[in-house]
Amino acid sequence: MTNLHTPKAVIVIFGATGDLAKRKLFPSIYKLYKSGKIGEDFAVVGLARRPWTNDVFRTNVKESLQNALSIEDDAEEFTSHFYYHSFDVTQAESYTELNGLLTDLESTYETGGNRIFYLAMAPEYFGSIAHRLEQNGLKNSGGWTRLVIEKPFGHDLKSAKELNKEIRVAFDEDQIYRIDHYLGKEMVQNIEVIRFANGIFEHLWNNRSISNVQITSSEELGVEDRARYYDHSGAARDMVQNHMLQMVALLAMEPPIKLTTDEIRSEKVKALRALRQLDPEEVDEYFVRGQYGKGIMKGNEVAGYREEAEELHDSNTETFVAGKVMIDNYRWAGVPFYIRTGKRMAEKCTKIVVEFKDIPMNLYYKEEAEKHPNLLVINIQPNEGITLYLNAKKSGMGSMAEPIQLSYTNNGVSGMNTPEAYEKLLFDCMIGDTTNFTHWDEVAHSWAFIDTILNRWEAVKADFPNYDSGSMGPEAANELLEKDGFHWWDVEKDK
Ligand SMILES: NC(=O)C1=CN([C@@H]2O[C@H](COP(=O)(O)OP(=O)(O)OC[C@H]3O[C@@H](n4cnc5c(N)ncnc54)[C@H](OP(=O)(O)O)[C@@H]3O)[C@@H](O)[C@H]2O)C=CC1
Ligand SMILES: O=C1O[C@H](COP(=O)(O)O)[C@@H](O)[C@H](O)[C@H]1O
Repeated sequence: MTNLHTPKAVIVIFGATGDLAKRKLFPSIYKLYKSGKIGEDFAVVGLARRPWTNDVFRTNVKESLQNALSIEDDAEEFTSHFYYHSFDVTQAESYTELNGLLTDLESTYETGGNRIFYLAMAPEYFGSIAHRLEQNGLKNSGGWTRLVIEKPFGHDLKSAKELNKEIRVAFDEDQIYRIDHYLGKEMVQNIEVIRFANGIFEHLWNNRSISNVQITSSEELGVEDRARYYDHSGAARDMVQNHMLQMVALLAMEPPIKLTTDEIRSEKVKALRALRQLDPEEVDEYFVRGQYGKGIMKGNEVAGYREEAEELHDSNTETFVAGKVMIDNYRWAGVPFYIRTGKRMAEKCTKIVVEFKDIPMNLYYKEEAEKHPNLLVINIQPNEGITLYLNAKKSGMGSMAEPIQLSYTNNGVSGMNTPEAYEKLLFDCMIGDTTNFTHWDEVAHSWAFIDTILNRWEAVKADFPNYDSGSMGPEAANELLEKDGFHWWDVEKDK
């Protein structure tokens, strides 16, 4: 069913035989198709070096849908929109041929010259692909052209600046869509709404009422088959520079004056600018790194990071980071934002806990009993929802209190929501909405913050492994909070 308001475009996927395309992009495009968000006037061109035909590519796309979703009898119809072009991004002549193919498809599918170039490839190619697209006239299609870039955006601030410069020669900032898939997650998008649509929270959302904020994104998976990428990256670059700091920015930003892309971004940038830059000698006081050793996960013994691949046997790469992030502005002075992320942890769970300050005297708990502070828990995944922890009277005689929970579960979305996140972001890109993509200024501030930590860690070898697979990370991550008088709240998915 084609509807006049559905966006139309040719989506060109660089790296279409890879893991990301198969696991996330194809299922997301299918869901957009099924929900009628895109109609029949679209085509997908998959590019990679291996010599596949359209048929092999379409079979691969169907398999990816079968793995990720339950597909219906329209799979044939859907995959008929997919075309494969064997392509080496380093060869200049490939681009001229590609332009010819795109022009033909534009006339078949009447997509008006709208083109999305989605770079689902290793980042070392990003700059040269952008340049060649420009040089070979692929942007002169008579419609809009947009460049979607996967993470990592650079390896540090210096390389990120170089990459940005290369891309900006060919594309304007408003044509560049830097994906951070956490910004497509339902409950991450909900942070702003929970904060700014509820007077009861917004009035308390400051250092007068909040004692600390905790953001945990724990994973059960280990490095899997990504050793080559991951060992050059580590958890700080892979998760903290982007996803974790984006969540910090959304929690800390001031209310935007309007819900426009520029206003929201400008508030996020201000929050990131206020991150306390650490001196190298302060890094160990604020940040903890870890690497998983062997351990037991769901009753099975699993290998340590260094045993996962030959090239990792003496690796000094961190698979875990915990840190205390301070935001030096009027609203947040003195409130630590603790972040924690790692691989091979006890449970797959992303959760934000906002801990409110205790009242000065609590008459309703026995002296020896632990008082329960008010907590606002935002469950990002796998369950989605919010829980507010309050204290209420214990039923029966007396006036003692006990903690109770008010919970809201978002039943609309089930299971892990990554494909859902990509689906939303891909659609945003098709309609030209860059709000949930990261602007260069956000990337630059995040790298500036992370660089100091990484430089320190590169200079001092760690004593790894220092946490067991299946645990919640090294003991030092607990001590980080204990020395401030706090502790990590449980992140079990059902709490
Ligand atoms: N996988 C994931 O879950 C995530 C990935 N990302 C990012 O997405 C990007 C892609 O990751 P992923 O899919 O895992 O990587 P893969 O290694 O699985 O895929 C790489 C793709 O690039 C193609 N390729 C490599 N060299 C060339 C070349 N010279 N010319 C044309 N094609 C080439 C490969 O195909 P062929 O060999 O046939 O040429 C393959 O299709 C990376 O930037 C990664 O950091 C980000 C978040 C999550
Ligand atoms: O970007 C990345 O994110 C995933 C975690 O994403 P999630 O949506 O499953 O929480 C992580 O496994 C990967 O290492 C990293 O590159």
